[in-house]
Amino acid sequence: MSDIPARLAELGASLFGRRLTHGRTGNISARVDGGFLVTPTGGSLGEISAGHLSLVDLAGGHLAGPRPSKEAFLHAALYRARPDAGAVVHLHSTYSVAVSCLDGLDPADALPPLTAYYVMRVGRLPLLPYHAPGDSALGPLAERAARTAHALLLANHGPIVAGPDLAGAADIAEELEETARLWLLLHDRPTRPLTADQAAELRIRHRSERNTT
Ligand SMILES: O=C(CO)COP(=O)(O)O
Ligand SMILES: [Zn+2]
Repeated sequence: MSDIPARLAELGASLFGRRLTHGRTGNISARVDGGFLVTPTGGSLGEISAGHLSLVDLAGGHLAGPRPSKEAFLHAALYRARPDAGAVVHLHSTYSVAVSCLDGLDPADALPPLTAYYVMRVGRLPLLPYHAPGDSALGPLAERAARTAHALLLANHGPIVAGPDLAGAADIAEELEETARLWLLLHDRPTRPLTADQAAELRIRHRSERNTT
């Protein structure tokens, strides 16, 4: 628990070092007593300082530390919607952002179930309509969508995902990024995603695996 700030800084450096976000984009948070610790606004995920994080409550109120990420209200919405979520990751990962800019996506589920790992890690991916970064009007939409999906795609912006802990949330964001990349690689070829039955079987298998570990 007490090493959460260090893990948050380590994860930011890892994601940034692998170009899963760039410049001063993206934000990460982890649930703690009284709310969550989140990266401050305007910084690089490659240079998070464990001693320089913002504490925010579940209503999105700033409690302590530097000015929080402008997306702290979105992190709060995901924690409220998902009481089991221990961490939230928002990235501007290139291929996921590319998909978020495509026309004609299904807003209920933006990517097809291409692989078993995509179904097990990401599942359904609602697409939320475009809002400017930091626009709190997105909060209620994100909170509603996050009740039934732990990964959301913000149109013309990027993914935000909730996971059991920092490593789990990163795992989901990485699986989403690789699947977005596959989807774009395959765009001009006839593609056979998993069938509804195959996807359903994986969900059952994955749920029972989680319950026994
Ligand atoms: O990705 C970002 C906005 O969507 C980065 O904003 P912050 O620096 O405020 O976290
Ligand atoms: Zn962003």
